[in-house]
Amino acid sequence: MWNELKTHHNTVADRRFETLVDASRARDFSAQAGDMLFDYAKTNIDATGRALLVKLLDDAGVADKRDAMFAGAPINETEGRAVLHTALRNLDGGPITVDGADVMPEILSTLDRMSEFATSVRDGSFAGQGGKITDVINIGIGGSDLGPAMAVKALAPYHDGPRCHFVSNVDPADIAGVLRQCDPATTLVIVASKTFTTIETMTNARTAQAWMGQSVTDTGAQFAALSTAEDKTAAFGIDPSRVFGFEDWVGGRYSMWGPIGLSLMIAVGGDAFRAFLRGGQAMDVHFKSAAWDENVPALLALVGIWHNQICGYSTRSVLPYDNLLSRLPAYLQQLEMESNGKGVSMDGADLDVNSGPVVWGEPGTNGQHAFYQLIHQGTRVIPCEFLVAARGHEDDLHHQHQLLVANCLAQSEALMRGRDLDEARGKVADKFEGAELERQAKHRVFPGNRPSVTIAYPQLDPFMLGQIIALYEHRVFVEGVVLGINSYDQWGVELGKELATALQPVVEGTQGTDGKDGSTAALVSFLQKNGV
Ligand SMILES: O=P(O)(O)OC[C@H]1O[C@H](O)[C@H](O)[C@@H](O)[C@@H]1O
Repeated sequence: MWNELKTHHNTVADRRFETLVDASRARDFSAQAGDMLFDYAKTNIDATGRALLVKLLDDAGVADKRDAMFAGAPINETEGRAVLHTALRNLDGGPITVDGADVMPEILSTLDRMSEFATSVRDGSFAGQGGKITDVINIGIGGSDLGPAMAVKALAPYHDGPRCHFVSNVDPADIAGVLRQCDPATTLVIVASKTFTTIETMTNARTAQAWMGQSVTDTGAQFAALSTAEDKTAAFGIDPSRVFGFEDWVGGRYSMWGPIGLSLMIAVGGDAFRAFLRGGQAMDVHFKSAAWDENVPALLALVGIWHNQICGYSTRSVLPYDNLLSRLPAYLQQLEMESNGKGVSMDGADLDVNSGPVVWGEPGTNGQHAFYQLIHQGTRVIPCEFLVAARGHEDDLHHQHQLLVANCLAQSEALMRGRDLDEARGKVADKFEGAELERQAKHRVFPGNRPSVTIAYPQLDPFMLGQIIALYEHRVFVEGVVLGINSYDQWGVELGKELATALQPVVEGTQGTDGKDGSTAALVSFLQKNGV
């Protein structure tokens, strides 16, 4: 199928797809999931290409694997685990069985405990030693940080709880900057770590503990923990009543739907958090039931596969024209690149296609004044993914929102249309002539024919955020199955961690640099001379 797709690509690669984009293509090359519209008309995919891409899904058995995932089968084969983050948002679904036991009662009771705790923090019935909680600090990294940090920002208009801070980096500048803004007597510290062993998180947690201990009598009373390792949370001194557990079949980067979302729940309240879960659940229903050529997560994945594996465009830019989603690109970098950045297939063979693409981006319109130059005129083609809401939350500034939307639409139009030499000449014909006119005009040419997709929705409310995040999760799943990789492990982060542990005494000077390569030894020596 890869060869057929590549052959087909050769026949369409030079075609200007702009010429195809009429009203019927806009209809045929778009799909809806609930209130969300996914438009992929501004790409070089035609009906034949789409049919071949859909065939990839059938060849890879995506439907069976999808059903196996939702049913709790151990599809994370390298770790022998189920992949069941979808169970965390299965609010009114039926039982889900892992190893013969229904996991739903435990999930729903943990959700209720989270709601009770979040409510008590919000209404002051759980208070700090100096009064009502004013600040919540979530200490976590990777999946224990990026999801809730992104979502707390995204749902800022719904935020009516205490201030939320996120500390992730082991760089002391991170935690010190946050602690300076908080009063220990009215701060709740949430230690979020699936494993409760991650060195950055545990180091920051101990720093927060020492900070708390200097000011309040009961150091542990204002700590909560989110983890699968309840023995370790107890050893850290956190009362089991404030420990919210989850199982190892929830991957870190898929975990914001459960206890790892506690900071979000405290920020926006239990009802809004449940609306977020319902949005995710609605996308699950769509993913399970829509035909592939109407299935938004599947289509988003297939467009990505077309661009990365077939066209050879190795990066993809995610550009939310929704400032509330400013952390979405960072969140997606972990979700997508940690999931599908693998070079070995499930059965241990080298991958014979590219792994998932490099994902990057910034909110529009900011990016327009920074890196869009390269997107429009650089020699590499960068497929763009725009996200845009019909309405913002600042009703009295709606005219600004309309300007934002116009910018979003203008960018996808500009990428598609470009500007040819004739048109460029016309732009400067009154200023230059002869060879200088040619030279100046050339700099103003836009190649165009550059693909983009647009995800449009009415407004970024909790339900829509849930739909968007679940959409991307399923996008990753589909891409992973088609590439034949395990999207749910992350062995590629291990080596650096091991070497960092070994280097710590070298940096501290209690061990020499013997056995280290020349570059590392020279860097250690430079940093030591300069006071590390
Ligand atoms: O939640 P934790 O166990 O502390 O893990 C935090 C993060 O660290 C790891 O290195 C993984 O690469 C991530 O997938 C994970 O989200």
